[in-house]
Amino acid sequence: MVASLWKNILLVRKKSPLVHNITNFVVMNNTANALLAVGASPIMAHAHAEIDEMTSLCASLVINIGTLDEYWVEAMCKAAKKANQASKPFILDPVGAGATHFRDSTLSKLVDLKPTVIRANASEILALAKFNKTKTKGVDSTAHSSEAIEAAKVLNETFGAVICISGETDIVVSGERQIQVKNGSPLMTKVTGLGCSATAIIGAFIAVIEDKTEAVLAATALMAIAGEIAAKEAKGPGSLQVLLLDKLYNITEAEFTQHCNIERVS
Ligand SMILES: Nc1ncnc2c1ncn2[C@@H]1O[C@H](COP(=O)(O)OP(=O)(O)O)[C@@H](O)[C@H]1O
Ligand SMILES: Cc1ncsc1CCOP(=O)(O)O
Ligand SMILES: [Mg+2]
Repeated sequence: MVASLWKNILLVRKKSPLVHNITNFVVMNNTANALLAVGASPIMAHAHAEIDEMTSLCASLVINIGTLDEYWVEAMCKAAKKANQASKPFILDPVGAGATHFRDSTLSKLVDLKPTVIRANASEILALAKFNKTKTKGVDSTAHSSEAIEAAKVLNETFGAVICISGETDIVVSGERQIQVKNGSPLMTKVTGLGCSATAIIGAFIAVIEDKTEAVLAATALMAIAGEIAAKEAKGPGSLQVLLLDKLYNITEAEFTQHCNIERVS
């Protein structure tokens, strides 16, 4: 399995897909840099006047609701519809799901537009599946990814999307398949936008890899393993950010293989 994941990483570097991002103001720079580091090509665009052309031009679409407003929501829905028409994959990051009614009503519209993949932390997955009993904290998770597996299965069955729950263990849920990636570092939660970067990287992988579950798994493993290696050298969140970008760019097959800690649960 590790060898085929590595092949996928090389394929992204070789094909360098153009990824259309409608994402939040906090992470635009981090995610564009993360996409470049893995070998993809980012473009951030949300103007209504160019959505149709941009979605047609790009190999995949990433929608992230981190700093949404009405104009952006319209852009997101327009882009998702165009992606569906053009049979382009579309990835959803439901940042802050459950925090406000505006986020939740926007997410209802977006999930109905059939995202190919949904990647989020456990609190967001629980909120999206309406499993949460209390209000979420905001953009950070208050739950372990294992607590959101049932919610992820419901989302997968209802909307057909491959689900990736991130956290200490990243869990990919796709039909009967459940695969766990036990890499990463707790220091990664101290840098804003690493979940958003993981989502954007999934956007790059899904653009060039036919098997959707493999694509999500390879992207998720790359992010977590690069983060784990970078965190060993980092002195804190600031240096982690820089070292992670470098590791996404220069990770070798030996490093990837040595660190890869993936378990297929079903
Ligand atoms: N406690 C942890 N231990 C190891 N890796 C983690 C931990 N929490 C998050 N990560 C890693 O950080 C990245 C972002 O995940 P996460 O923090 O859950 O997303 P978000 O920023 O959307 O809340 C993922 O690659 C994940 O593997
Ligand atoms: C802090 C913040 N506020 C709105 S979007 C955002 C970034 C969230 O990024 P991530 O979920 O990747 O940590
Ligand atoms: Mg997030």
